[in-house]
Amino acid sequence: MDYDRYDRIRAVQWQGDHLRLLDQRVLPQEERWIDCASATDVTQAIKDLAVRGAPAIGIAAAWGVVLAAKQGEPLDAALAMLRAARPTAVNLMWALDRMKARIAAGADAAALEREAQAIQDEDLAANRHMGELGASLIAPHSGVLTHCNTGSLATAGFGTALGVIRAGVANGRVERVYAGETRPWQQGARLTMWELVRDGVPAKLIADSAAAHLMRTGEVQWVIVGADRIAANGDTANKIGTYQLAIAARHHGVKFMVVAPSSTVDMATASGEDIEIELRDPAELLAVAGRRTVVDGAQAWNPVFDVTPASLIDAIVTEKGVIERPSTQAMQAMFG
Ligand SMILES: CSC[C@H](O)[C@@H](O)C(=O)COP(=O)(O)O
Repeated sequence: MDYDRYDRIRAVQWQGDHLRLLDQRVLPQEERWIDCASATDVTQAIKDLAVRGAPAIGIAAAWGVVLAAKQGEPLDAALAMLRAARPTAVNLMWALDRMKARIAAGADAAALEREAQAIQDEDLAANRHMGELGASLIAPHSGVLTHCNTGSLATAGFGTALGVIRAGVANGRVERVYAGETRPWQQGARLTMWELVRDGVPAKLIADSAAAHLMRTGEVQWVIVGADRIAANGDTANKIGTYQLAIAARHHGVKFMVVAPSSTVDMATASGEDIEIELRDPAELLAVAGRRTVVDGAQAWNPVFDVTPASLIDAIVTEKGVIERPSTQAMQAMFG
């Protein structure tokens, strides 16, 4: 596959003594880079969503540990601070546990740098492999709907669900691409559309509330999404709105695919019931682009993830392989 055409964005860049992040809060209006010089800077960037997407925040956190090591900061404190930055995406904890194991084994700053680079490189390789695995499930001339942003911005590069879509477009299986806006933070409208337009992939944005109607038209055969945490029974936490897409997909006979690296699989969490769902500031709902749109005095509830039960998922694609109709047994066989 011609990866170069579809794989040009690197949003997390290690510079030897600091971490450069493409600031996702201001895309697509502005391509602004921010420099993180410490673990505290990286923690703040994760909390503020300057860097976001489950694999990308794990990678950024690993580099945060490297910065702490280079500056002689207490590493336990840096690990704890980074771990608390966001609760739902398990890639964050997974990457920090990997760094912690290297620290426990006596790694110095140079060895930690190599570990962070390995985490980043492995994610890119996983995405490319998942792209091919996922695309092979899609029949030629299909239409797909995706949610949130799961592309190069959310990962080391290429993307998870968006990687499957890129591979599917490249090999001619995917003919129509739709992206939901993903209210309230607009990852689909602001970020996924930016990536697809840069790639020259003809894609259409839809309002989140247009999804069931789109499925009814017969234009899409697959909903393809990423994941922030996949429990041991296959229940999957992903961006808020994913669950209702899965329900609508089942009703319309549209297939539902989850694409994530194995670093998103959390075999220590038995089911979706046990996944902590991040609640963010209601202000994200009460304003659009920083401008208040709701009457003063109104309140809001802003959970930013939901859990799709395994029973609504047709395929979970990781770099280790594909699980169709996920179950605890199938998950255990692949990840146990
Ligand atoms: C490949 S990232 C995993 C998810 O699918 C992702 O899109 C997502 O939900 C990220 O949430 P975010 O709140 O933007 O960090």
